[in-house]
Amino acid sequence: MRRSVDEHLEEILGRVQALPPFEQPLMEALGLVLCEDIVSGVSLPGFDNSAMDGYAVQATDLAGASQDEPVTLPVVGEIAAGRSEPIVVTPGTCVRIMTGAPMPRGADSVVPVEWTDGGAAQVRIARQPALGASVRRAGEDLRAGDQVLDRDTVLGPRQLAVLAAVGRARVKVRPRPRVVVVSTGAELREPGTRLAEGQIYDSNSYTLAAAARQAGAVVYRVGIVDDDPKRIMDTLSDQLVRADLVITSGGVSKGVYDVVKEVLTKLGTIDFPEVAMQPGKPQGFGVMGDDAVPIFTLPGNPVSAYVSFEVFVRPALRKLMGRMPYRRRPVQAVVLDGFSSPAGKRQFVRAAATSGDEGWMASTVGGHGSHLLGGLSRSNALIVVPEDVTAVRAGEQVELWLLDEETG
Ligand SMILES: Nc1nc2c(c(=O)[nH]1)N[C@H]1C(S)=C(S)[C@@H](COP(=O)(O)OP(=O)(O)OC[C@H]3O[C@@H](n4cnc5c(N)ncnc54)[C@H](O)[C@@H]3O)O[C@H]1N2
Ligand code: MOO
Repeated sequence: MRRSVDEHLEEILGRVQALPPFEQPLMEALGLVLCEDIVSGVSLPGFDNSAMDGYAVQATDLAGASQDEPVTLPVVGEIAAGRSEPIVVTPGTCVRIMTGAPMPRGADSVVPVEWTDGGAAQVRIARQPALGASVRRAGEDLRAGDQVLDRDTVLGPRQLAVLAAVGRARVKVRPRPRVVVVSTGAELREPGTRLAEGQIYDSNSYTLAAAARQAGAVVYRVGIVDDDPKRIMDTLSDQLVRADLVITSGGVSKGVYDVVKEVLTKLGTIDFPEVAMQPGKPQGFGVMGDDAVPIFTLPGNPVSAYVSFEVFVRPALRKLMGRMPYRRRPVQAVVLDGFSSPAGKRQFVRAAATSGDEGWMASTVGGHGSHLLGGLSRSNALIVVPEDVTAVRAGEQVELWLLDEETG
């Protein structure tokens, strides 16, 4: 089966559904999509309070006060933030007050301490405040019954601020998808161990686990399973209970030991198309188990696995989390070096991109080989070359995906 990139992605997004909403404590909700409108149960501020450290007064008592003719008032009490004192400011008196403290009855304005001699028993005030000066009114920020956040908002620090301020401890959000990452291949060993002849370290499970976590998932990096069909099936079956999505790498091309494709084809719920792209031609996608958990079987070549994640898995994760847009938004860039591109395939070229006065510029890094991790590690972008383009010349405009951008 052959498919275009767009056909394969459409198939994937058609089968992946957003996760059901779940109530989470505020800090767990950071970066997640809100699934309810938030109506405030309280007003903010909740009570009239002082915007300054100073003295709560009746403004008319200070008519004409100046440096040359200051007015002296007796200080009849003190109110700190968090306190509620039954003090009343009667005409001709004042109360020492701190920022955030409730306004005492009778007072209509606050004089900042800088306008005074800072007295404790009595205070000399050298300026007249405008009526209502330095008083923050109850409800001037928002009122009980106001809708403060709309559903589908992505919760960041500023949104958590208002949720906490109105007293919400938990909110309904789309949860982080739980993603299981498995590497297959008899040649693979865990970094930090000794390699025998012909063996290599497993890098894909780190790449894919890290990329999934960066996309917002909770990741279980299961690590390496060799090319034994039963062990692959057993591992996947065991892992399904804790997975909203499974990613494997390796074993999906045409080798004698490419058993992932072989064992999973038998389930009948997973397709193994050849997708018209480079890198990343051999793909697998479908569902597994009673809960129809989506599974991606990505090609083993390290760059192919990473690019496949970017092209197919990341949009699926975003759909699970209800985060629009699902696909990366490309930016336009000028390419600084030319290269060729295979006819009929969409090519994803590793690039180092910088932005300057003239917009984005990109240079290719490393070669095209799907095993070249050195170049991948120095890249921060992919140039996306359409299927019908066979050559890109230096100075041309290209579409660029910025890989370190949070959204889009
Ligand atoms: N006769 C053909 N051979 C190949 C074809 C083809 O069409 N006909 N396609 C090539 C392409 S394109 C790709 S991509 C790869 C995909 O291969 P598999 O998915 O079967 O992956 P493996 O054979 O298991 O491994 C390929 C390569 O990647 C290395 N690898 C695998 N897993 C890891 C890992 N976790 N960490 C680091 N490196 C890994 C592995 O050692 C191999 O070198 O097939 C081509 N062949
Ligand atoms: O499709 Mo493979 O991913 O070109 O190396």
